[in-house]
Amino acid sequence: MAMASSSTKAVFSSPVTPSPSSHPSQKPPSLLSFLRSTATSTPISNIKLSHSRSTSQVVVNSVLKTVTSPETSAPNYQTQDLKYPRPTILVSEKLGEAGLEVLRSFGNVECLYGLSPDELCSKISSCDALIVRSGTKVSRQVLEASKGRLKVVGRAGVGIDNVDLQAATEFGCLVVNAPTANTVAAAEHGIALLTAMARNVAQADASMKAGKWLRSKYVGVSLVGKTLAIMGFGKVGSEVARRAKGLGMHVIAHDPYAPADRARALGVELVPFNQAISTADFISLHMPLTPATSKVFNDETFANMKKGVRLINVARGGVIDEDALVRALNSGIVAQAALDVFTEEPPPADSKLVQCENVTVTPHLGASTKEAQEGVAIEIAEAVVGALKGELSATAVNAPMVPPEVVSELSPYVVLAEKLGRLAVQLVAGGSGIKSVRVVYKSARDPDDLDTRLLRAMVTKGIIEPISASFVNLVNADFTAKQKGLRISEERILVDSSSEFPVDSIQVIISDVESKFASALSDNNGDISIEGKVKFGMPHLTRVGSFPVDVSLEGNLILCRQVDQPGMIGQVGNILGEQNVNVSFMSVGRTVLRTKAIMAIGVDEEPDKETLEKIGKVAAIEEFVFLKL
Ligand SMILES: NC(=O)C1=CN([C@@H]2O[C@H](COP(=O)(O)OP(=O)(O)OC[C@H]3O[C@@H](n4cnc5c(N)ncnc54)[C@H](O)[C@@H]3O)[C@@H](O)[C@H]2O)C=CC1
Ligand SMILES: O=C(O)C(=O)COP(=O)(O)O
Repeated sequence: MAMASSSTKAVFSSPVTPSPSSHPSQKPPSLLSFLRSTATSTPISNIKLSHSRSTSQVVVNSVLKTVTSPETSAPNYQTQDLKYPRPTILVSEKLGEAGLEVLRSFGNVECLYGLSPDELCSKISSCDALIVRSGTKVSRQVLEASKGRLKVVGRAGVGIDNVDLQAATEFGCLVVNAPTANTVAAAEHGIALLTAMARNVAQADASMKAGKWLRSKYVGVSLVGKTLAIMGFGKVGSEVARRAKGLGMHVIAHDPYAPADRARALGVELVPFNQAISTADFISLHMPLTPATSKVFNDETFANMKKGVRLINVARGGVIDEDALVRALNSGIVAQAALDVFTEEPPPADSKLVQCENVTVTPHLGASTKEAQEGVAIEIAEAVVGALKGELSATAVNAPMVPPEVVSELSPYVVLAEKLGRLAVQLVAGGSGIKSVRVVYKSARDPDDLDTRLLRAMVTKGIIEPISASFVNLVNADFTAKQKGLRISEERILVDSSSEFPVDSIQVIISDVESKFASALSDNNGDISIEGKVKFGMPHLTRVGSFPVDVSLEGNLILCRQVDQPGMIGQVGNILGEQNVNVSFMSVGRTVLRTKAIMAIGVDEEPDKETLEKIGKVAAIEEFVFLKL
């Protein structure tokens, strides 16, 4: 077969001609479609999404399975199992009614409060989402026990220290929280504890109820003019600062990550840790519990505090070494403490800390106002429903928060990225031993205007899923790659084309492997290299090794390298036709006229072994490979 130029030429047209208007404004695949398992056999979640090519719409279906039907453009999910027509959402702690209403409008809601860890583990495999507050431990065991069905954990509040984020990420389970609705409640509780402690309100109340009248015992301290150190100048810390300023306190703060201008705007000075704790009369804790903040208040740090300091904790009990606090209270370094949170909740009945006369305690009530609980319930219910529907979550804790407009414009490229990954890995001889993958994006966009995390995740998914039992999604892509010793690096090449589209082309390069299709190796260094573009909203393969091709990535693909001579298309087309294998697309690319060419043939059906052998026996065909998309 000879062609007029060295460029590629589509010689068979696709049975469905994509409309130019479909590019690039297809309805975006949802976040869940990026999050979703696409393992080919086991349905993971009962709500998944399909993309109908005819309407280019995201459709919420029940359990779906990846198939490679030519009827739809990828990602291509069809209803697999209608066993779970609505998702099951387990609510394991008390949640406001308004939030429950939102959940009930979308799924089957089961409110089971006070489950033991074992009960939770046995229940969880029938749940798609779990909503918790601070009292439920979402441990690795819980995630394991879900057997892949649990897709979203919603934390109805801020602190996610009760959720094993690492395990959730490994299992590809999205974690969302409700970070704003209880801020004011927590700040108000902090102020309530501060003022109550300073004036011995709780102790005086208890003594009166015991029939005493102890006016001189409960002389308090004034707040005005005193220095308050806010440890953790985030949402709650800032609100406490604002209120404390209103009480006439001098407020300083320590927070390694807080922007100085936010502090300045509130008239708060940001200071180093030691300065904060050594100069403050009152210290109020508002940092999250993390490995870095665990027991950060200990014997050593108490020793650096001003003698007679007063401590308020509405953050997390674990940031304090509670035994050290008891010692500091006994020695008088800490004059008083007011605590809403404890390392163990509820604390043991014989807790020395709780029993201390100069300690005021509340049972984790920071978020417990009617208003906050209503707000948190709605905030988390909407986040969970949104995640189950596949919408982007603005409060995702363990996945990149990608703005909807970015998802929208990247959607066809996301499909392309996964297909290229799938193709590239199938070109590796033996399909394994891959250590290093480079993804090269050609784009006219400034690097700051192109968020490639979704694309990288989908290339990773495309590479890993065909060769392992893992399922990969946006949550666990980087983790899974790392775990498999696969290094995915990215490169950007600025091209002089229209910046209207985010990406001009995506190239996937697998280094240091043998290929079962030698022509896929690039000329210069022998790496497997394929490149694709989005054309009219559809993913196209545009280069294999050093051969330009142009084939729509749908169905299955046969790549042949042959002597570039007339009649090749007819011969192969006939062989396929005899077996009733429908060709959807064909393209020939060559490097040197009448020498070597690559023929890329898109086929709707999977040809049987004999048909493929017949193709291999065509005299001019030097090598060929059959690839599933
Ligand atoms: N008692 C209760 O019922 C409630 C407790 N909380 C807890 O309060 C804490 C803060 O909540 P938000 O202000 O909403 O969170 P946030 O994320 O807005 O603020 C936390 C701040 O702590 C800072 N931080 C992180 N590491 C730090 C360190 N080593 N030293 C100092 N600062 C550090 C962060 O930079 C951030 O600015 C969380 O632990 C949360 O769980 C929140 C609401 C209710
Ligand atoms: O939002 C938080 O971090 C809280 O600590 C509130 O906890 P809760 O939801 O009341 O168990």
